[in-house]
Amino acid sequence: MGMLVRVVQDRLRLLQLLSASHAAVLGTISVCLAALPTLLAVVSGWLITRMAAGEARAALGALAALLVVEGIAVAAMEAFRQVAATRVDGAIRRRLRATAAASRGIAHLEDPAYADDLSRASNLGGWQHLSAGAAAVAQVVLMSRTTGAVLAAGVLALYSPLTAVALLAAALTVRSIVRRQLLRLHEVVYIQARPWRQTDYWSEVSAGGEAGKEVRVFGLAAWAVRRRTAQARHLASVIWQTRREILIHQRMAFLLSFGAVLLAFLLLGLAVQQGRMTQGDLVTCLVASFAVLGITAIGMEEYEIETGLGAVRAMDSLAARTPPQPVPPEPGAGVRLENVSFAYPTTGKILDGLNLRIEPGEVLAIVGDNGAGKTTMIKLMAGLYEPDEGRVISDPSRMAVMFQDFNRYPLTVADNVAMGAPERRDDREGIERALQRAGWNAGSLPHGIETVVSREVHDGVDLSGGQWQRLALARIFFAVGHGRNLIILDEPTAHLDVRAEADFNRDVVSGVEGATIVLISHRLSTVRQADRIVVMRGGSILEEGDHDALMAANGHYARMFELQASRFVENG
Ligand SMILES: Nc1ncnc2c1ncn2[C@@H]1O[C@H](COP(=O)(O)OP(=O)(O)OP(=O)(O)O)[C@@H](O)[C@H]1O
Repeated sequence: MGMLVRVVQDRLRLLQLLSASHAAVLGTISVCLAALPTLLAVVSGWLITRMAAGEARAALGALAALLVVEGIAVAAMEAFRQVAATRVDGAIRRRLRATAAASRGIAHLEDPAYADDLSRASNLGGWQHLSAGAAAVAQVVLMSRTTGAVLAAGVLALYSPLTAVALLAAALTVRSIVRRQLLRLHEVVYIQARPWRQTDYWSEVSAGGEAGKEVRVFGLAAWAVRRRTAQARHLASVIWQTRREILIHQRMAFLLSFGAVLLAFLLLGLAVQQGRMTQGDLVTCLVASFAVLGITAIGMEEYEIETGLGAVRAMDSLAARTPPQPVPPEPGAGVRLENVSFAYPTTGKILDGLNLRIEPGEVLAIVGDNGAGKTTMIKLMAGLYEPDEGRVISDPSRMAVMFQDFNRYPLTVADNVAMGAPERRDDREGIERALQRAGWNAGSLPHGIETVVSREVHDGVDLSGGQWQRLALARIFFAVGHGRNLIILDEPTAHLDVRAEADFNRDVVSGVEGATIVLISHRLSTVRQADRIVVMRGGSILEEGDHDALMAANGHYARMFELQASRFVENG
């Protein structure tokens, strides 16, 4: 009983995905298509009777009209089901994007189960057929076909109840066999979401531009293609094996419908022979019989429904999982981390009982070995993750953060800068000023700051690592120019040449008035002028103080500094 309720709820849910106007159009065509087989059966019988009487013109006209209407209705349904399905899928895609972007945090985006659901829900109409739109339309078609078959069986029953019952029972049994097999196929396809994503990755590596350089240098291309092909073959072979088994099972379905048709012919032929049925009635019954058997083709619609429901369920699960919004931070250009501990789902503690207070207007540098947790800490400050213990007090809406892997937008230089305050894109002067401050020289570019910085665009150019970094810095300056006053920079000078690094120290570390600056760098020359330097190790703070104090303390920082300085001395 509970199962039936669930099925009905699911099916209603699908119908609700359709817009009211599309549902009305589909409904109208469906009613036509449901009534037509029965009308055709009745009119065909009438035609035979009238032909025997020598006056068949009206019946012939009626039959021709019905055939024309049927042709139009079938064509309309074919065209319209595409339109309606695409509209539903488009709306779902929009909702998915909104759901994924709804939270400030990013923890959910890194969860493989979330990615599985996302690929199931957004594989709309892809080759795996997880299309909620197609499922919604299939539900309407299913109702139409079922009604058509029941009506036809009703007409048949008026003449030969036994034939009607036998055919309906056979048709329903065949349908359920086909459906069961197709649902097995769906299960196989559904659990393959994650392995197919990995296959996509190897496609991208072997054909994509980003990974292309390394792939060629190490001669990986052929290897990546082989790996992708092997994985795809393996996955597809499971699907083909299931398809083969389905075909074998469908032999039974074929035999059953064949037997049912034979029985119907026998019963109807007997009735004619015994004079219980006219030739006209016989034709009506035969046409109605085929209409009843038409229900066997419904298995395909059930498959579309079930696969599409997979997409809807994945979408519901995404909506239900919408991650908790990070606790709203307290305002102010300072930051406080109080006893903060944090672990990624797959790691041990990355931050361990961390306490740090950054005062408004302070320039704070964070240094430490690789993997010490520096980037993780600023991600928490920016509200991208929530701490497992303790609390982070900061105001992400005041922040301008430059991550190590900052975004490289395939847009113009100007637009790349404007992303720091996209609502102020029209501030051309501000953009120029920010670029100037970042030491950017667009003179050599074909269209100046209107040059698109992407190799994939005609007339576009790519930039050097240092030029990209300056562009990202200009974005930060533009954001600061429009009111953000908590600047967080993760390795901002990694790609800069010596002169640019010196400019950076002058313009950013000492030169941004009234802003709080948090600076992560392995280049100790970059952090030297900071008001305070925090040395991190193993997720907590090992030392802190200004450069002179840390040197005097002769601890980890002093050793790191001397190591770097001695390299410069040795290199002359
Ligand atoms: N999204 C993630 N999921 C799981 N583990 C992660 C994730 N990001 C970072 N880590 C792990 O957290 C640890 C700290 O990384 P983090 O990037 O914070 O270090 P870092 O101090 O900035 O290092 P570096 O100086 O190399 O940039 C590393 O061991 C890393 O493997």
